[in-house]
Amino acid sequence: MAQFEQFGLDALVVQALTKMGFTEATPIQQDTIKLVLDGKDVIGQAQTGTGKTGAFGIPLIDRIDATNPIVQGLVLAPTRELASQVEQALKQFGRDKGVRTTVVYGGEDFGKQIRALKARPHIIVATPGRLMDHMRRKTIRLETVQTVVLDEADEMLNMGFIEDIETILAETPEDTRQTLLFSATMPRRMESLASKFMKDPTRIAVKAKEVTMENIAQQYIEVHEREKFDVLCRLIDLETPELSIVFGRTKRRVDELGEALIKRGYRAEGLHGDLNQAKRNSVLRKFKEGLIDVLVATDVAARGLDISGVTHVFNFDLPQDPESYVHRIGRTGRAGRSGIAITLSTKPERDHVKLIERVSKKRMTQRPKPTYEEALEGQKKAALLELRELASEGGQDHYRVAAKELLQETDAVTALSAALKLLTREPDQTPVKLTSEAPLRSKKRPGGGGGGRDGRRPQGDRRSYSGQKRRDDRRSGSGSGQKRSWANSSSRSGSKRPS
Ligand SMILES: Nc1ncnc2c1ncn2[C@@H]1O[C@H](COP(=O)(O)OP(=O)(O)OP(=O)(O)O)[C@@H](O)[C@H]1O
Ligand SMILES: [Mg+2]
Repeated sequence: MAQFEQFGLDALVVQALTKMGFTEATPIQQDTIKLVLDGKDVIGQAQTGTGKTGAFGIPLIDRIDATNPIVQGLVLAPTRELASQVEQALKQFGRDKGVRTTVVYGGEDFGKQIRALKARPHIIVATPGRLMDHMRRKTIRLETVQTVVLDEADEMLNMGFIEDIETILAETPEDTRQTLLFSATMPRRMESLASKFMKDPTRIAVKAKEVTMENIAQQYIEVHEREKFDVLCRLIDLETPELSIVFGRTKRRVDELGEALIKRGYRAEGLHGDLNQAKRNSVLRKFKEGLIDVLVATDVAARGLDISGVTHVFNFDLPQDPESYVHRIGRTGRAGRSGIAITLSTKPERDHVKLIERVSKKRMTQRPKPTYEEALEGQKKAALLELRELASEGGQDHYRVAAKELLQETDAVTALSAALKLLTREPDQTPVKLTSEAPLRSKKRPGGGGGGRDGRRPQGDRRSYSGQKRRDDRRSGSGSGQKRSWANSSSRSGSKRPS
């Protein structure tokens, strides 16, 4: 890894990075910073969680003339949450240099955004739909933009934003514009976008074999549809994640799963595009703060979100296509940490699992369904760990007399066993009913590597993933204004659920 100084970055940018704990560039940053500083067009592909935001964001900030109060940079992202997160990152990179950034996305008051735009930001981060609205209202003009970044470029194409993006790019200076495309997945269809809008782009790509991260353990369990929920609960009990994300196929599924988990005593909430803005903001904030520890979400949360402390990703339903799988599991195992991704699949979906493995060039390890006993064992272990930690910390003065009295009545092992039983959250078996989902239809995709749009087409009435609906999901929902945590993940052990 290289030090940031060696790129010839502005000292104030290096200073801001140091404050953020960024001392060395990650490999993708090492590969792209110089190119972007030199004004080159770049297509950057690197695995999830490896610092692509910095790879485009750091040189973008460096190139901004902070003394000139015009819009110089534009970053497009597919979801509101991601737009907001990217803007927060850019704000931090540019803080000491005095670079102003703002974010615009749908579902939020225009007035507020217009006021923010009046502060003359140097960089605008946006979701395509709302940016178009601002362009129509002439509250945003793009003729001074030097650099355009498409973060999660392939996803914006999947969502049907291509025409919007063409319109947006047409409003920026064609001759002088620098265009940057970033994503962990670069399906072949990206080429047409690249050849149409980029000037002799430099491609930085990962080897096909390394699309998913080594530090994410990938497992799958074959289940019947009707057992999925019990299996999920047992997995959570057994694995005791710090934070986890459960991906469901549809909004209804996410709603039902969230409610069912709460019924069983988990601190869970759902996130999808039909929730109003305020609700989505609060769900995500609570998850980041550890007030809830299971986030149940549609693919709206699959891309880009960087939440420290996510140790587990559960694919309750299989993703519609392999790219989505890569991004979903990438919500864990970020910035060098390790993570576990567990996928539930039904027998009719076997081909789908194979397809995912073929594209990600990585086999998932099959594991058996966890038993009640294993789930109980997991919870017991967690309770024991807490007890041990507490014992070593001291501070039980108020309890010592009572403990001594107890030991006169009963032997130590019995007393401690009772305390452990009290502390252990025994697996909850409250009956719950989920509407069943049809399995993904098996389909073969020639060649494997591409990830075509067709891969997304839903079957039956699972409309929420079809072109228009999917796009609506992203558009009507996301967005959050809170600061993401750049610090090392804070420990969230301790009480996991309300007792
Ligand atoms: N040079 C660095 N030093 C330390 N931490 C870093 C560095 N670069 C990035 N990070 C941290 O790594 C994490 C992941 O970064 P980022 O969100 O940019 O990943 P990404 O490659 O965009 O992933 P995804 O494909 O999921 O969008 C963030 O928490 C970020 O703060
Ligand atoms: Mg990213």
